[in-house]
Amino acid sequence: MTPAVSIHNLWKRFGDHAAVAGLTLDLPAGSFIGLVGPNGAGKTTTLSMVTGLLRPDQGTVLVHGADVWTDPVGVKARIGILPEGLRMFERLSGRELLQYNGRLRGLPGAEVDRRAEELLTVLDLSAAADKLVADYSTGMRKKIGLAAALLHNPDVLFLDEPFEGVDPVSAQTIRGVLKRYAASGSTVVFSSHVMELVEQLCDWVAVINAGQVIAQGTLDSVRGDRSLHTAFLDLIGVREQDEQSLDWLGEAR
Ligand SMILES: Nc1ncnc2c1ncn2[C@@H]1O[C@H](COP(=O)(O)OP(=O)(O)OP(=O)(O)O)[C@@H](O)[C@H]1O
Repeated sequence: MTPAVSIHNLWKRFGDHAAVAGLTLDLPAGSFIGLVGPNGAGKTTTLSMVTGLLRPDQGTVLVHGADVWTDPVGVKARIGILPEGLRMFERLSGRELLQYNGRLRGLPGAEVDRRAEELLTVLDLSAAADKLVADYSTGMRKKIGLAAALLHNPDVLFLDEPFEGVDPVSAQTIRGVLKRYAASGSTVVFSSHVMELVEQLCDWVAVINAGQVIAQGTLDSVRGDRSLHTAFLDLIGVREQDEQSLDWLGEAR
């Protein structure tokens, strides 16, 4: 079976530092995939290169067999992205943003309107549909970003920290939409620090550390008989804190 995403020997250096250092990974199609790793592991840099937002120094990325850098238009038609930082057209309303995205994707106007209204309803954004995106809260921004990423019904959806700064109610809504999307046989790839969430949602996991993959496979094969949280700490090798350090903290002033 062709993997949904095939990453081979990917490299990105910033000055002397290799943020991504020969990363190789095949992501199975039709899976709900979690990318986990400590701060600075290279998850965002990897996702940026995989989605065509950042040019790699070296390596190849194929999405359903098409090369991200030699066939960018073909690949971008098949993927949806919710990037970190969420740069959006702030002076458009949520509804206008979806309409604009849909037209850019080449969808007929009536179809864009139909899909946009459905997404606004399901993501609980109907009441805010005519408000400017600039005035949206963090959770609302994630939800409108997700709607924009799903509008053209992509084969693979990439999400960088989709639940960061999102309240439990919005998180539940986002989870429901992602589960429904994944149940249709599409592929979801998302990065997160929240192991419990990855355990709940994902059937396949890759652990990234220092720009490389240190574990990958089904959720059960990566965590074994431990929780994913414990497996993650074991894999990363958490450093014990020096007893002497911070000895002033909490002392009588
Ligand atoms: N534009 C940049 N210029 C210089 N260094 C960068 C740049 N982008 C990322 N880095 C560095 O590359 C490394 C990987 O960063 P990246 O954001 O990919 O990690 P991450 O796994 O997404 O981290 P986090 O979980 O904290 O979001 C870090 O050391 C970071 O400082």
